[in-house]
Amino acid sequence: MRTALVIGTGLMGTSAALALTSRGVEVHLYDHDESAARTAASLGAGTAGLPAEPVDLVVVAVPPGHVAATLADAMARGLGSGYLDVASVKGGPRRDLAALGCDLARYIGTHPMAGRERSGPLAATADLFEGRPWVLTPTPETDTEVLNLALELVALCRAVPVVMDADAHDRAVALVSHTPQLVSSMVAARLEHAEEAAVRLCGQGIRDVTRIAGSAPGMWMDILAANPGPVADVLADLATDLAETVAALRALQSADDDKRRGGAAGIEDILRRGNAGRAKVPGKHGTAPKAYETVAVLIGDQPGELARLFADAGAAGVNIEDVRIEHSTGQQAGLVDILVEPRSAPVLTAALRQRGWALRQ
Ligand SMILES: NC(=O)c1ccc[n+]([C@@H]2O[C@H](COP(=O)([O-])OP(=O)(O)OC[C@H]3O[C@@H](n4cnc5c(N)ncnc54)[C@H](O)[C@@H]3O)[C@@H](O)[C@H]2O)c1
Ligand SMILES: O=C(O)C(=O)C[C@]1(C(=O)O)C=C[C@@H](O)C=C1
Repeated sequence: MRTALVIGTGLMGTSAALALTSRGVEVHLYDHDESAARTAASLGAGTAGLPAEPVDLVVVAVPPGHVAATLADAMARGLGSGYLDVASVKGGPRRDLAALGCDLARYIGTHPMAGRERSGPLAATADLFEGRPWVLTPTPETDTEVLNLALELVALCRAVPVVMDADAHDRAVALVSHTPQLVSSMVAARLEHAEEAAVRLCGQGIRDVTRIAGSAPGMWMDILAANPGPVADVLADLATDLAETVAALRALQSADDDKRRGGAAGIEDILRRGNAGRAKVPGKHGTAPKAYETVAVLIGDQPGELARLFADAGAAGVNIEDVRIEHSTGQQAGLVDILVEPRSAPVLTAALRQRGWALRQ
């Protein structure tokens, strides 16, 4: 691929454009909000404005509800040789495009499973897609050249291609992305009118569960409106679990021993099923889930502390697999959980102790 046009230069479009530009592709940037395209260009993502000649690949990164019309317009103007979108829902946009009478051979629906709770070009990063699954939904109609262009885009962004049927994709993301967003929002919504004394106790657990509750409502309204059925199906199953859990907790309050035993069994069942489901979540770079060990280090809240800690881990020859940071409320300190391979944990613990770090058991 020599040239590309990115339409919609927000988080996704600008991140893809940054990756393509850094690998030598000439990228043009268009957004109906001119300032978004100019901002993306100023970040080094490409040149603002439509190309004078048709490009190899047009990447449409606008909200799901605008995808079909944007693609149809780009195709009618002959802006490129192949066309794809990156929207979080795949069945609807494809059907809308067909209804608009577009040439489906030149189009492939795609969805990078990477993102964050922030929008706009300023949140973009060139490495957003690295090691992440990127779903491609070719059909027998898809031109091989277009599929190859999509595969090249995925490779240039260093993501991992996954081929799926569009409707199967929509059911899958209802389970692993769209319902979790709603549940995160619902848990966070409980805090809106909570007492300050309760909110002050927030620890890492609620931070983990509510990170994506900070996402832009506009984008998620668009995603959920494009996939309501599959999301409602998953939420209905969750509602059954919720009702059973409430009943089990009520039974735990009972004076009757049998009822209390039944309640305890119900609670234990959901906790164990949760363990089993969590163990299925893939590890980094999409590998099979792996059990790491945690070395917990207390650090001072001052410049250079994290860098010094990581340098000491590096000097001990230990590869850090993952990191979590918990800021202790009301203290100028933080707790850093360093996740390492089990065989590296004793090596790291000894090395950090020797260098004077305060470790927490
Ligand atoms: N944010 C995520 O985590 C994530 C992850 C994977 C896929 N996606 C999908 O990527 C797409 C873009 O999401 P985002 O997070 O980059 O959103 P964003 O709000 O950061 O950017 C969207 C951009 O599209 C522009 N735009 C809207 N309508 C347009 C139109 N008709 N013509 C030209 N530009 C238009 C907006 O001005 C905005 O700059 C969505 O379809 C979303 O479902 C998002
Ligand atoms: O990590 C996050 O912030 C995300 O929510 C990213 C996430 C996801 O659910 O995994 C959200 C929506 C997209 O369509 C793809 C990725």
